[in-house]
Amino acid sequence: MTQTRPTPVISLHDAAFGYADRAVLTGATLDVQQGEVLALLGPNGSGKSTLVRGLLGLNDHVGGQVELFGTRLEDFREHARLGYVPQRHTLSASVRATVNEIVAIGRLPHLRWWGRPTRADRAIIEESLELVGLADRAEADVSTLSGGQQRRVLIARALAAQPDVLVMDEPTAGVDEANQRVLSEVLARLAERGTTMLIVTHELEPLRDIVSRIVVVTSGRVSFDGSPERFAAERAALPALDHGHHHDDEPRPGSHRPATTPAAGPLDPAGGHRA
Ligand SMILES: Nc1ncnc2c1ncn2[C@@H]1O[C@H](COP(=O)(O)OP(=O)(O)OP(=O)(O)O)[C@@H](O)[C@H]1O
Repeated sequence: MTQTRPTPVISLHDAAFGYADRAVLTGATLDVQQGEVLALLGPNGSGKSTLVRGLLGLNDHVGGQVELFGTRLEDFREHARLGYVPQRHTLSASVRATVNEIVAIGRLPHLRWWGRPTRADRAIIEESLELVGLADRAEADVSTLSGGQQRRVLIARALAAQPDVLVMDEPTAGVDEANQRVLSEVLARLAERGTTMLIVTHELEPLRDIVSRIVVVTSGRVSFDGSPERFAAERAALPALDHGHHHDDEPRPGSHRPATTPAAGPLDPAGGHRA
């Protein structure tokens, strides 16, 4: 049966990403359609960040084909269509800026050269803050916010650019449980609005109601790509998700690492995904 599918938002065919001439992630083939919410799982150092950062042009595309919105990555210029919330990033205490000012930065790609936000720009900034539940903190100095709240400011900053895809690297890592819950709600709201999301995460549990597809990267290869239900059913047969090498700033295997248990909590196929 032939079926016309819309142009994928992201299309990889045997793609490789890395640093200079060193390929870290290889042989990746996957299409992401508009509205999909992908969780990218895998052990530390397996290449998840390299994959998403490669899509954003932040490291090198070293092989295969990559297209964004039907345009070859090398020819792609509409960078504002991909919003990015980087990994382990909070706003530096040395920056004196209000929440509003930080979120307004996200609007820059859309401003004219003289750079004054219009009423419409200001409305978008306000709406972005509302979406992350920080409208009442718009005038607060960002350095007075908690790490989890700062993460939400960064999500709002990405949203202010009105991207077609939101790429987030470990949005819920290292924040306390209450903030994690709020972040999950924010992401659920975005999913409801049909925002396409690529979420690198070790924590599937907070995202279980919004993720529509799971991609596992192991040792630089895509080792699983399927629905959360299939992931739950096949998980036992998949390569271990928690035995990668660790970055220097992370606890060694075997040490207590509560906030980043890989893919914590199996998704029970009968147990209420999208309950
Ligand atoms: N800037 C860089 N230059 C060279 N190599 C890098 C760079 N950043 C990451 N790497 C290497 O690429 C490999 C994959 O790292 P990557 O950050 O993509 O893994 P990850 O799956 O996102 O891990 P984590 O879950 O720990 O964030 C690692 O071997 C890492 O050392």
